[in-house]
Amino acid sequence: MRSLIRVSWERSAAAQVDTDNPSPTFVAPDAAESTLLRAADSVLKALATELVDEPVCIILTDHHGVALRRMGGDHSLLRALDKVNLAPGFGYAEPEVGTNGIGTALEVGASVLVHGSDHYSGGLRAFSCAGALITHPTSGALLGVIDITTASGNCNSLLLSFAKLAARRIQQRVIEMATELDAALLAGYHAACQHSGGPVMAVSKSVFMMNSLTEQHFDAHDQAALLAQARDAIGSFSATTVIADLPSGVTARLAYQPTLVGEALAGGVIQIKQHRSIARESPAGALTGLSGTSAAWRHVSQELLDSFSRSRRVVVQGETGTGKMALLEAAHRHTARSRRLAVVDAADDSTALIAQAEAELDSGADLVVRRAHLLDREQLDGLADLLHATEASSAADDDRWIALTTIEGQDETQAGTHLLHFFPRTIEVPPLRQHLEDLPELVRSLLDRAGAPQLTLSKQAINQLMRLAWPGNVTHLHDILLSIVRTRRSGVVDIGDLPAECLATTRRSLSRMESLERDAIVKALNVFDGDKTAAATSLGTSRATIYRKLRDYGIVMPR
Ligand SMILES: Nc1ncnc2c1ncn2[C@@H]1O[C@H](COP(=O)(O)OP(=O)(O)OP(=O)(O)O)[C@@H](O)[C@H]1O
Repeated sequence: MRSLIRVSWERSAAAQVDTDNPSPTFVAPDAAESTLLRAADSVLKALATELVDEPVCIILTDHHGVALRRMGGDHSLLRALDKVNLAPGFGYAEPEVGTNGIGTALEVGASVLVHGSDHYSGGLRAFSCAGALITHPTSGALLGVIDITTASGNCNSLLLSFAKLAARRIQQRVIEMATELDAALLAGYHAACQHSGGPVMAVSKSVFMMNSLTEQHFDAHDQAALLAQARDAIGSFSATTVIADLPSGVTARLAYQPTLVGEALAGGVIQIKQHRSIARESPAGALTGLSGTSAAWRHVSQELLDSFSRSRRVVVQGETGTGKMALLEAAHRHTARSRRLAVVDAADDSTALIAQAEAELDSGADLVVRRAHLLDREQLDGLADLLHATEASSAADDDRWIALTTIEGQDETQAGTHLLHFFPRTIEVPPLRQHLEDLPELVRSLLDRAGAPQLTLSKQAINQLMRLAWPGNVTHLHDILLSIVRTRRSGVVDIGDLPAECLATTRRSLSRMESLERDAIVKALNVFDGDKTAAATSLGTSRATIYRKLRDYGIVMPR
């Protein structure tokens, strides 16, 4: 036996791979279009046309060995591959299925030809496969594996040459694509520079550009802060606007616009506008009763007060749990209104919601219709009629406030299009991830409010919380803190005491199964004091799988 294969068998035995039946796990395919897939698809298509009905299959995997594409092959080969789950979505890493062309190539970091009898698991010996690594031509990062599989009787060294050739073609395509993307980004950047006549930056994973106006307007410290903000936008497919506090005290507004080539993201162009310095205008900072002194938070507070002073009809929009209602309540308190603030909530599922709103307005209260995106058609019609009647009957000096909160863009929702003309102003409340500098203060005030003024979080624990994406925003943070307060009310909460979900920093949203798996891994690692082998054994999985999952879920272990 070749030494490479012998050592691979030793690894397979240590990972307790089944010697008869390979049992690859199914990993839900990542919907995100990757560089690898975009580069590989055209190459594979061309190669596969030559292999239709031939007893040879081409399989593309990611850098974990999870199959992404399978092309070519005749009927009986495809049936045989289905039986061993060598199909898209299944992981063929060596610790899962033992010696094979995909996993062993990944394990040894080189292309390999695995003959039928070389396979560790008996179920794979009917095949021969050649796996060639695909690496990024400029960064050298491992992108995946191209594997050519055939029946074991057909094995010959040409398989490996063919796999290497396919890998080289994919690498070549990566270079071509990068050139197209860079050119598109450059064109977008030049267009923005001409159009805006002001400071502009362009960013992508590999490119950073800044025009001379950016250098003239901002000193080195401010430029570094702008660069940090720009980095956050890298990889984003949607246009966003962020208000940034710069070290010089200037507040800048950064409008990010993605540059796309077809469905591929080339990067993004950021136009920067110097914003008025809110710090100087409202030294008091946030509205009383709320935490947050970041530029973004002070800006939205000020905008809300301005809007009410001008129009008294405002839509407050933002992701779930960002603090829309809290802001409205604080603005109401701040302006010391003599009217009561009444709230009707579309989440309450009340059939009398509109009648309730009408009664509140009749009683002279200010009104918030909360979570208006949940109103059904009939309620929207009722609300539109009510607003219409209120406008018609109210005196010119009627200063009653009416506000809606909603999680979606006004133009995108039924509520938006239906009620748009009643609400001249929309305030956008930033998600927590855009004002994370407020998190320490928020934690303090939410803990106080939860009846735990003696409980504090260590610096490391706060830093870890500041690394999270907070899809549920302040409500999410509140829930996490409540879960901690349920177990203790004083002392210092360290990073290891945070709930499992806070120890993973993956940016993609996890399925229910994935969250359970992540929590089980964190718990096992805690129980075994960070010992990955012991944790793997207790979970009935291999050490290699644990390592892969730690990387996938971005789990950090405190010890
Ligand atoms: N800046 C803040 N300071 C203190 N507490 C806050 C702040 N922002 C939000 N909260 C608290 O976070 C929780 C969620 O806020 P709120 O209910 O206002 O969010 P929302 O955006 O209206 O939620 P939803 O999207 O569910 O309608 C509340 O308990 C609120 O008091």
